[in-house]
Amino acid sequence: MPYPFLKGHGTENDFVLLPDHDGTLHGDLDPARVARLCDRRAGIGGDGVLRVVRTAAYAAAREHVDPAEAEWFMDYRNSDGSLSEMCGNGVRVFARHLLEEGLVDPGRPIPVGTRAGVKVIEVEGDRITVDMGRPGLHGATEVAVGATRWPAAHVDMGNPHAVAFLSAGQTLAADGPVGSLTAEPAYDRAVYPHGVNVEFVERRGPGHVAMRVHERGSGETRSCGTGACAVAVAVALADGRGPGAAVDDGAGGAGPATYRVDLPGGTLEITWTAEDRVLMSGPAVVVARGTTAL
Ligand SMILES: N[C@@H](CCC[C@H](N)C(=O)O)C(=O)O
Repeated sequence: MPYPFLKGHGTENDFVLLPDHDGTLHGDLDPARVARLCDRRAGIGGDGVLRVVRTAAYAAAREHVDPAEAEWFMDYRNSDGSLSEMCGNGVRVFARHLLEEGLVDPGRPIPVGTRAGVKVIEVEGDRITVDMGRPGLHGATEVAVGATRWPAAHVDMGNPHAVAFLSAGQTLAADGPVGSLTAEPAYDRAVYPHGVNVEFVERRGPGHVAMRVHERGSGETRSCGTGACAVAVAVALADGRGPGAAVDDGAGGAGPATYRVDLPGGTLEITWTAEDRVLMSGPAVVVARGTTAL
């Protein structure tokens, strides 16, 4: 039976949205169905699916979020059908959708439930800012593409990340050591038993980096919000910045560390605040709607 869908993206990280407010329509949202929806030739196409469901109506959501704190829950799936705790670009698209459909009060912060807890979102015109919460800092690890290995920082943004810094002279170009990223980079499976999102970072200047990402469950995408946050945190640590560092903000205290992060699909601005919270700002749009029987 045909049911409604929408299509949206945040810096070209694209998603199929499935409105299922009372949790009745998509009880059987199994991995094969998600993969069919995300198929770019035989389906609608997307890096993932965002099911739009009331927290109160979805038992699995209530394991993570109190319905009194967030009316709406982002039930996120990667394009291979696997679950993830969090999606930074997805949650901006989700908020844009809630606003456009009149499902939340305009002009007020929007709380959205996720498997990584409640994220609070503020919308100002084209710009959507998400309080992504505190990063988890888990030390050093290593990743590899073919025979090239890099030390990497293990950062958790609700979901797992390995942030690898390119060496001087290396670039993100597909003919460089990172290559086409069609295959999953090698990583330490003891460190990441549930898989990992791997980011490669090139410095562009003070407060400015570029990255590419291979996402767990979706392959290389044109942007990853949680990945950009993990990158900014890892770069800030490498720069001796961040909430623990004695960075002079001009007022004699530790100031926020703000980074411009360029991705193949656009630019995100990430701030790690003195209060140890990561704020992500960037655009998000809904571009199509229709019905599907997939
Ligand atoms: N693209 C997302 C992250 C989606 C989830 C990720 N692939 C995972 O499995 O953790 C983002 O914008 O954060």
